Amino acid sequence: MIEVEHLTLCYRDRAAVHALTGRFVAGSHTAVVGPNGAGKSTLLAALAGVKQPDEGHIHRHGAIAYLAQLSTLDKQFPLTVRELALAGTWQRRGAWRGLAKADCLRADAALDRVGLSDFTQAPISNLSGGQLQRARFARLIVEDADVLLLDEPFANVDTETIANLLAVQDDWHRAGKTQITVLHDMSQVRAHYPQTLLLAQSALAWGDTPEVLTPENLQEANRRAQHWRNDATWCQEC
Ligand SMILES: Nc1ncnc2c1ncn2[C@@H]1O[C@H](COP(=O)(O)OP(=O)(O)OP(=O)(O)O)[C@@H](O)[C@H]1O
Repeated sequence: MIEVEHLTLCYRDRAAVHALTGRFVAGSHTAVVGPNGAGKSTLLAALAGVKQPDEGHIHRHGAIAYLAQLSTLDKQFPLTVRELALAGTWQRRGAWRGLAKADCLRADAALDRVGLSDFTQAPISNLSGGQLQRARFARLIVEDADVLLLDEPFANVDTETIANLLAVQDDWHRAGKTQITVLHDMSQVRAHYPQTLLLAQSALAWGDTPEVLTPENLQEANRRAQHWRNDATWCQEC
């Protein structure tokens, strides 16, 4: 569970997120949506502890795993696919303690779940964008955290991979994990995410997805976006 209380996050003198209050309850599966520049990535970075609040508080319960945007990963880093998946064990055993056989078995099972069994020894530089995202999800499966924060996990990823990774998210949901996922595709959100936070610097609506993604709320988000970006267009439904 994660609770935010009057959370404000700034870059220099400008608030990216302003006075956000609410709760991601244990086991919830929430999409965070909003116009470009609405503060979605900034919020996730703060929930992960990477960015500190300028005002307000974040209360975290349980272990947290964070998947930043794919573009932040350096593919040239000398790692094999299995080593990337094994990075999910670091939290538990520390980076410098030896690997147990059980760790390797867990990593291989996770790579199998995301369809990468044939690539365990390959360097990550050999992977396509979709394969790399599958490997990063394998790392999350191995990490087995209580709360998962995912920033645009399906951006620039092929449709087969998206279907595979959505199924992994469904597994996590059934297992009772709390998931908070930044997304742009409203049809994906409606089909797979029971809860939605519609963010436009502050929360415009937060709750069950059908009640949040109404035409009125989406139009209001677009209207607010005009204040910070005159050319903001983010939702094809408006
Ligand atoms: N490192 C930074 N330094 C200064 N300003 C930043 C920085 N990162 C983000 N911002 C600004 O903060 C605001 C929120 O950005 P953020 O990336 O959180 O929005 P977003 O909703 O994730 O957008 P998008 O959908 O385009 O990814 C924007 O105005 C952005 O320009």
